[in-house]
Amino acid sequence: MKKKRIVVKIGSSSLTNKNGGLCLEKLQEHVQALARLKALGHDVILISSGAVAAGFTDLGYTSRPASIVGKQAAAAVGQGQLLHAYSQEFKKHDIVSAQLLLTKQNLLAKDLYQNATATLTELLKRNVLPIINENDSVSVDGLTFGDNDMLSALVSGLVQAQMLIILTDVNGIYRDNPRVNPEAARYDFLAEIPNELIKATSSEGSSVGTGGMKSKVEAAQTALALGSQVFIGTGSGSGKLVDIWEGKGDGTYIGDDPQATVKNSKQWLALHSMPTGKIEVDDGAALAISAQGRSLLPVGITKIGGRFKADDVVEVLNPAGEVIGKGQVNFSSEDLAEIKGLCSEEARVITKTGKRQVVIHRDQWFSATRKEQM
Ligand SMILES: Nc1ncnc2c1ncn2[C@@H]1O[C@H](COP(=O)(O)OP(=O)(O)O)[C@@H](O)[C@H]1O
Ligand SMILES: N[C@@H](CCC(=O)OP(=O)(O)O)C(=O)O
Repeated sequence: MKKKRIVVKIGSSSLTNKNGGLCLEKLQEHVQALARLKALGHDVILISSGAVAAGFTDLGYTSRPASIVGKQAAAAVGQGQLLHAYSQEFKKHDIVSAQLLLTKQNLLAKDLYQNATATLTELLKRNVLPIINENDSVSVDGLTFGDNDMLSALVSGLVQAQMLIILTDVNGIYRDNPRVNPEAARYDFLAEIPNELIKATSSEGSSVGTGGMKSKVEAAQTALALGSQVFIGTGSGSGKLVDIWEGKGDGTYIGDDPQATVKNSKQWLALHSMPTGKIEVDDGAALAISAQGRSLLPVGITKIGGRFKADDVVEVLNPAGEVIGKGQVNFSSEDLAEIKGLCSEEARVITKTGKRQVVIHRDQWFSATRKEQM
């Protein structure tokens, strides 16, 4: 049997008691289920919420804080307790666990993204079970994952997981919020997540969760595009994750098996990198890079916007001003200004290099308009 990678996301709603605090019995059951899944011989990565839930009482709050600063302080108190509980429980199953706290900023730069990937890969190689959460206490407003659903999808892509299992307090995606409309029917299987479904799904969640079903459906769309099959639902007992993995889970399965994976460098470009400038191209260049899989050459460039360095990421726009993709540039904005619109021969004279004058190589390009790429 070939070893597979499985990412399991456990939301606050599946880790808490009636008062919103951390429920140790639930955590113990999850660990038993994770241990049984890992015993099948697969790599298992856990994305766990629960830091705020674990910390708010010791901080003096009577209920889960609503303010950002309150949540950040509660997470600072609770994350240590959460990880202590997990590592103690995993030890009982002879599993070494590790903590990774991520923020969006940790993945913005390519070297940081590669570093996180390398650390995760090394942990998995050494048979460790990584436990990931957002680093809530230092996350900056506007640059947070917000809920752990999207974080779990991004991690699934990063480790090229076969399956992302999102455990929550409801047994799947319903056509309407089942708390509001108990008659709503469930989707047992979805081949894909259309944008209309995301729009139609409510972000109303449990009293402790963030994002409701909407953020899960959005995360499922991303994970699917990155090559992971997805399950959203619930379960009980130590066999629940093995059951889900074997297709017998109580919830919604999304995507057929197996999905085409996306290279990590493309994932970084598409989902993490922050463009620092813009390049406008003519129709011929737009067609070449977005539909014909070619690299971008100086001759097709009509306009340069912003200041950027070589290796920065820029947005590329067509003559109508629409963003057609993002790419890592080989020239700074100053150098590019000197060769824009020139054919390669002319550009070579100016840059005084013998090399082909490629502005964005097709391997460093992500097309926003070619669906099959993502
Ligand atoms: N269409 C829907 N199908 C299923 N659940 C939904 C739907 N719309 C909203 N929900 C709500 O989403 C909640 C789960 O989201 P959330 O509380 O954020 O969980 P978690 O803490 O596990 O991330 C469910 O309790 C349910 O009330
Ligand atoms: N990172 C936060 C969890 C954020 C959140 O509420 O996520 P979720 O319960 O997955 O919707 C924590 O550890 O408490």
